[in-house]
Amino acid sequence: MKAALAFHRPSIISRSIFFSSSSSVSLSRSPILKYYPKLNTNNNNLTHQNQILHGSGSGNRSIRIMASSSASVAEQARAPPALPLPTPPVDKFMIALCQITVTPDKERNIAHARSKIQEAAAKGAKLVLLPEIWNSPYSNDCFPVYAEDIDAGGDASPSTAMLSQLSRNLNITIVGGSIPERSGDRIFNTCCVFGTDGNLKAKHRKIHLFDIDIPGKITFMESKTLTAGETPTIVDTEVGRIGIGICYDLRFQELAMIYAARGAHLLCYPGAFNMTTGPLHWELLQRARAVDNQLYVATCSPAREAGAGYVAWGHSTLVGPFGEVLATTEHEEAIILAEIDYSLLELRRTSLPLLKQRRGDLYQLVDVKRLNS
Ligand SMILES: NC(=O)CC(=O)C(=O)O
Repeated sequence: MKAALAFHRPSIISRSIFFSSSSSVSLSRSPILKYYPKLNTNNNNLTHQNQILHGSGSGNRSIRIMASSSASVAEQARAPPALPLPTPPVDKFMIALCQITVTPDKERNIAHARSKIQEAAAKGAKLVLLPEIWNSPYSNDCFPVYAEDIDAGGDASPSTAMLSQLSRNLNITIVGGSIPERSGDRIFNTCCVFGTDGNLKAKHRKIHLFDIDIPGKITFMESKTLTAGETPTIVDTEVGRIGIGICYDLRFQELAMIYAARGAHLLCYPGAFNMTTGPLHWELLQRARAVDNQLYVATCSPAREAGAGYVAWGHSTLVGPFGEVLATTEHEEAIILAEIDYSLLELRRTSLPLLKQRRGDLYQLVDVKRLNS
């Protein structure tokens, strides 16, 4: 494989793979996996042009990737092997993190988010990130009341209708924080990504629900009202390939590693950490995700409301691929504008070639969805 640290120019890469399972499917003879990465964002799954995947099927399989003559030990560390980093559609652009106040008045929240997105775009932002649960107070009592049917759209989802309209009118990409989503009798914590044409490019439902009990400090059980999403979400946008997580998803490094292996340039996490875990973990986790995976990480929190039932930590932040904090803020309402320079990805990965140095003979990350697609 041409080093994954180089930006990908279309080329066909061959790899031999063995699957070992209870049925012991051996793919040693004819199987050539040809990787030519292309994102299919319709179902949020990654697919490959020209991929011939033998022995696919569901169920638990232990996977062993045998080194072909050209495969290095490092490439075995991820199954399937990491995709080369795609050439980003832009080298540099401005991102805006809109740390906004959230009130019990949903109409006001939508109007307020609208004006802050407009302000960010007027200041040059090409990508705008909103906070977790920005149209509703963050509480199990409120989620069912404020939930919208995103798939029905229009009047059934005034929050996402506004995001779609603005992304088209302002010619920007919006990673729309999250809102409670109603789907049948279930409620999800969902982030919608809109492209510059106003189309919904991806929908991420929070995969890891925030169930926490620190006696005397904080107890919150999202699972009382919410259902967990089932799919990692990575999407090609006009400002690069973006992996999406929501708040608690930030704690699970495997998700970020899967996004990195799928060629993400940037990870976006709308989040609402709290006054107990925020000071301890919020920045630490973002910097860890960024430095481990050598990519950009952006987070966006609601502004802090001292009297709210759930008090958000704030501190929306952009971290660079060296784990460096590039821009951040305190807890008040703010628009954080910062430049993302994708040339740094290649620079950092060349200086510190972690991708080449992994020990696939000792450990392995398995991207279950990609392997089974
Ligand atoms: N609110 C969350 O989902 C996560 C959080 O506050 C934490 O992990 O701490």
